[in-house]
Amino acid sequence: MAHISFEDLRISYPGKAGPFVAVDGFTADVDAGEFVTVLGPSGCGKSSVLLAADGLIPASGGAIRLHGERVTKPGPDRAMVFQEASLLPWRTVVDNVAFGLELTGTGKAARLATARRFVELVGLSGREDSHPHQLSGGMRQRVGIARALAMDPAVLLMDEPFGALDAQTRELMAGELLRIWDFDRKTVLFVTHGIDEAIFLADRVLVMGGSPSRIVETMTIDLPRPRDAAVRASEAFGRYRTHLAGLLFGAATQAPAAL
Ligand SMILES: Nc1ncnc2c1ncn2[C@@H]1O[C@H](COP(=O)(O)OP(=O)(O)OP(=O)(O)O)[C@@H](O)[C@H]1O
Repeated sequence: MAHISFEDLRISYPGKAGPFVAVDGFTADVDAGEFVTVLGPSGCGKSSVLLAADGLIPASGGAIRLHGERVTKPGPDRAMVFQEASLLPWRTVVDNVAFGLELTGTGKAARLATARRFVELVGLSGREDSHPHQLSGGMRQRVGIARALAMDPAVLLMDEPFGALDAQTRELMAGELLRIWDFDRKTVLFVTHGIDEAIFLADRVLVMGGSPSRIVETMTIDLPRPRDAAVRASEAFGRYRTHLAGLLFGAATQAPAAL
């Protein structure tokens, strides 16, 4: 059984002239431990699909199932990472990471021990007692990722988590994310506008397009892991890039500059 299945998903929003259907007929299965990226032009509904998978917005048609159970609300089996980490400014790094565990009633010693482990995993050892304003954008995102992982969710939902970072840090973070993911290979659904990022991370890329939007192509990324600079520079990577760029610029309803 697929870990997450999207069955003919429709997402609509109320509008002045009646409901606006953003996504329709979105159908996909994601296997346990699979890293799937969702790529598409701005406004095509990538975030909507992710929010619905988290149970934060309802499906207005079709269904999303997690291990066969219909998703109707958020749950501890899923954790979301957004573009901005939204850390609590008055809390230290370790206390931010421990925050979710506090909500689940985990005792203080256990949550601090878990938080420290994940702070180390995301490469922030030595910064446990820093406050968010003392960190770079990339470091803040690492804290956000550690906070999500500390909850030990079965599924990680990531909405452009590196979108606010400069190109170099973004590449670095993609490599870091794969290193972290490799520890226990959670199921990941990762939304991005970035073609290279989508290829570099994924087992499969779901390309969205159309209006209302749906999956216009599913592309299996047959590149070796661990992924590194050599993989990124390979001919095969270049072929995936060329194909996806053609597909996106063809499928985009907006100017390529908006991608
Ligand atoms: N709360 C809302 N109310 C009305 N329309 C919405 C709402 N949220 C999203 N939309 C519309 O739904 C469509 C899909 O939006 P969504 O944010 O899911 O796209 P996206 O692909 O994630 O975009 P981006 O890459 O720019 O973040 C857009 O046309 C957007 O204007």
